Amino acid sequence: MKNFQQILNSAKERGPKTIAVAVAQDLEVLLAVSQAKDMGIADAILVGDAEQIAEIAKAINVDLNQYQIIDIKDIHEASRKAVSLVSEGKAHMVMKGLVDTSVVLKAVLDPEIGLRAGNALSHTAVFEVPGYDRFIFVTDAAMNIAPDLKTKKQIIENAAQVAHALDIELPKVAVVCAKEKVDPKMPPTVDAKQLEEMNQQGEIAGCIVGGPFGLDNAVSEEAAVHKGIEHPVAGKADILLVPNIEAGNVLYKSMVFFSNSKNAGVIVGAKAPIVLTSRADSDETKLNSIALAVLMAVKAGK
Ligand SMILES: CCCC(=O)OP(=O)(O)O
Repeated sequence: MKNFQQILNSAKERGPKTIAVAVAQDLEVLLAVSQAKDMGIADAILVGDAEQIAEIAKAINVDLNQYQIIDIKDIHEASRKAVSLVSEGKAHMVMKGLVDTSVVLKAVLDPEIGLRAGNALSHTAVFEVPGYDRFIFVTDAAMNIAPDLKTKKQIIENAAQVAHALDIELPKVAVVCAKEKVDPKMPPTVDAKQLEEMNQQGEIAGCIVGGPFGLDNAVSEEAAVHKGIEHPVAGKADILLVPNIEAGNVLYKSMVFFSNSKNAGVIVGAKAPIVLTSRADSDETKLNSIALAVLMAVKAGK
């Protein structure tokens, strides 16, 4: 798949799945959920402040009779309830509503009700960028603060899983740093080379990993040629692994606010996909993310 229209079409064919929305009292969230419902992509259980949900739904003409609503005003409790619905098998995926990422993730990671599967959880964002003939994946913009080498390996594997769900069989992963040469004073460049070697030795499968790359020579073949970089990933990267959450979050929000990209985001590595965008993202982004999570759930056989 190469664009969100294809993802939406495919999710329509393979859905619907049920989403448990944590803190659902948000206009963009309710718009996205109702569009997903109308398109046959997903049904939803809305967890949050029922009065506020009703007020917003009225303003945007969303018929709430189609949804189960669970009235919980406290955002921590609402997040825990949404996660429990998935672990109890009553919903297939969680969606972050009007709540801090850290609050939802705390519920997801709770050993009693949580969805942790064993490996690291990580965020993968998918961008459809005008002028590019492929999706660009960015990881991790939302969850892992300063991942070590082992966690970076798992973040790559998680992002590759998202690419596989979109029928990209052997995604090219660029480990993005501030320069394209290994420099012991810049530890992310050392990790990048190690990740490339781990991939060559078969320790990271299902993708081709290269690094270190600068962002320019990861995504632009012209820039790679200009700098004399020859590598199967150079200029052709699908997945951009960034060194830390600051780089990831700034790259994510730069693409959202400075370009005409379309995007989606999910947390991967848990027992079920978690739809996770910025609170400030549009209803279109939230709908794209629901569709992406549906494809992830289908791929995992959920
Ligand atoms: C994927 C971005 C996560 C994020 O930054 O969320 P908020 O903007 O809601 O904090």
